[in-house]
Amino acid sequence: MVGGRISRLSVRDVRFPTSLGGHGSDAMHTDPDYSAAYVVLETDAEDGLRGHGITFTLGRGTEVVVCAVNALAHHVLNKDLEDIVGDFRGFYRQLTSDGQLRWIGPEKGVVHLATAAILNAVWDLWAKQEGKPLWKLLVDMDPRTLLSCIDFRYITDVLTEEEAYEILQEGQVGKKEREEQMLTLGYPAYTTSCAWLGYSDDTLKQLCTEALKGGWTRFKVKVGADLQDDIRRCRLIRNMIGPEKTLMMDANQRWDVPEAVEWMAKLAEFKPLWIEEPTSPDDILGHATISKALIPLGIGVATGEQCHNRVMFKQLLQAKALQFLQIDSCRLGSVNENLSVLLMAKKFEIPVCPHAGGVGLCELVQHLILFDFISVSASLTNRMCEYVDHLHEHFKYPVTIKNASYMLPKEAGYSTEMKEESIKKHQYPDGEVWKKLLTAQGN
Ligand SMILES: C[C@H](O)[C@@H](O)CC(=O)C(=O)O
Ligand SMILES: [Mg+2]
Repeated sequence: MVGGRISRLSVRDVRFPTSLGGHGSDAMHTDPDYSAAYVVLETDAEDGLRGHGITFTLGRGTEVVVCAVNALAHHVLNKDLEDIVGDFRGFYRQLTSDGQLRWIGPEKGVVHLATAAILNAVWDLWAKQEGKPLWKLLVDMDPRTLLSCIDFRYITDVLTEEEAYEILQEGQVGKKEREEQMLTLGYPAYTTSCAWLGYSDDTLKQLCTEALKGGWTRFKVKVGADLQDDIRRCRLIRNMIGPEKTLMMDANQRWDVPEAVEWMAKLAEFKPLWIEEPTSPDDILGHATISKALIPLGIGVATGEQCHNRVMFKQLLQAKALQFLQIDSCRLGSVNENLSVLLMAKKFEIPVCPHAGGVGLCELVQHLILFDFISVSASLTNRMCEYVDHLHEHFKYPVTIKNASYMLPKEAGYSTEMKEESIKKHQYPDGEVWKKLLTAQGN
């Protein structure tokens, strides 16, 4: 089924001026322009299929990721897709171990974001050639083949390939029923769209009212910049949603460790399920300290959207530093590395609640969490996938939300393809949208 030689890789810098409306804003990223380095792979197979991959960025710096994609392109050009996916672990390692580029990673930062963009496109192409949505490609894959996509280097001290195989074998039991359950009910979601930090109280109230009407029962609010503001906003949202619905808080790395504990003690009255990214994403022991201190308050720690790689996740799990694990489809090295993290989370019995605050992240990560439920975790306890209500109209196959749940994507691929018209308009700096904005700003 799989065929064709990769004959062309193109990458574009696509930006949406979300900062103008405060969409996506938080205590550290006050003016994000949701953006993507957008990769398209073409092959010489005469099936007309192309692979689309994105990695999420915040505006400035997307041009750097674009450069990194171009620097990695030689690894994929002129390769047969069959050879790539036939030894996906080897190919993954080739990309992440480039003897020179590795120096500016390794497996982190810009080169890793670029790796994700390329590999997301490869997975999209593979799923399209198989005629399946990505989640289904993964769910139907024989466990040994699935494991052959994962690089276990650096994690065998906590998860060997054999242990991973046993997890996947266990996951075969009841798989069909769980797939049917997802088909009917979808995967539970929570919304972050009501309470970005840059939104006024009036906007927050209006969006929260609409979300409640739309059946949402789980909400995330941004905190961390000003305690009095946080108290006011959390009170407002808790009063609106009532005591039974779920509230999460997200500080986006704003605090020192003791500050995080003190601040959260003051917000505990609003009964958050978790505090997300309370401190530096690299501070594993700091997260462990915060987790321990917040247990008596009934607040968990969530993190992962800026966790560079599987090694960091391994240590977060080993150190009991998180109670909710947030995979990100573009931060890690695509599906391959996310699979290893899902399997480690299963071993440590930590629920996975993916990050999706960004352009395209909902579209991508829905596939991973569906696979997780159907083939790995087999549980919905304490699990939900983030949803943000922005920019879906730019995708050819946008997510479908019903009753606050992600419905199964049915089209073949990884749902990564953007509409050409949207790309043309939002390409930076020459697209119509940016030409106007830059001219208005006198640039
Ligand atoms: C800058 C992004 O919008 C970030 O605030 C997203 C995030 O933290 C989340 O969705 O969680
Ligand atoms: Mg977050």
